[in-house]
Amino acid sequence: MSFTVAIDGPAASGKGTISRAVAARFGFAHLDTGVLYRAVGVKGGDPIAAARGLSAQDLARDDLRTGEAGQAASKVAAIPEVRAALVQFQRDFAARAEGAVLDGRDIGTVICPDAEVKLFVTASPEVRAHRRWLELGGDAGQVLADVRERDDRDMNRADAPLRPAPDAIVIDTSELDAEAAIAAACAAIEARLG
Ligand SMILES: Nc1ncnc2c1ncn2[C@@H]1O[C@H](COP(=O)(O)OP(=O)(O)OP(=O)(O)O)[C@@H](O)[C@H]1O
Ligand SMILES: Nc1ccn([C@@H]2O[C@H](COP(=O)(O)O)[C@@H](O)[C@H]2O)c(=O)n1
Repeated sequence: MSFTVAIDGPAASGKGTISRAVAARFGFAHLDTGVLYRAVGVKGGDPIAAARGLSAQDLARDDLRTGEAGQAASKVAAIPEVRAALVQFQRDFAARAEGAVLDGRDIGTVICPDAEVKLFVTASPEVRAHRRWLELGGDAGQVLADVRERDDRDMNRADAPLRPAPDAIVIDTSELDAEAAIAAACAAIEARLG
């Protein structure tokens, strides 16, 4: 029997940090679903064909974590056929026997609506932009503008917009360090595991 943890939230809210810690703590497999959209975004050409033909090599590129890749990802992620091409891979991953944690934008709402635990990890745009600036550097004002632009695109697209599932537990990390955010997530999972 599988056990799925769905973790959604906006860019740099701390989803990946929490997901990796949860995977290590409970022995779950982890899928960062943003990588799928980043790989489609940087591949170029027809994004629908890119999504349908995504390979392990595409997912292993070393240029997927850049700001440009994030922006490209959020543009192709608004195309319904791109999203549709990636659904089955994510659902197959979620069904892994050892349990799975998937992080993204639509995991609790579209990909795994029956997930045993759903978390929505958020933080203010200013806090998230500061974290991204610490990671990538560059002009701090531009990093904040990029965060806001990506939020706007992800929240307002017609297909699978970013929003908390009605039964998601919201973790606002604006004033939580990573350790406290991980502890809150683990407590929610432990409560469900019983
Ligand atoms: N609670 C926290 N307090 C301070 N820094 C944090 C916290 N959580 C994560 N970070 C740091 O913020 C940055 C972004 O975190 P992370 O990659 O986990 O976010 P994310 O939501 O997965 O981002 P993305 O959606 O863009 O992949 C990382 O450098 C991480 O170390
Ligand atoms: N389930 C998902 C995951 C990601 N996206 C889009 O990809 C962009 C990059 O995601 P990161 O988590 O790596 O920052 C993101 O801005 C979304 O547009 C998505 O739509 N659904």
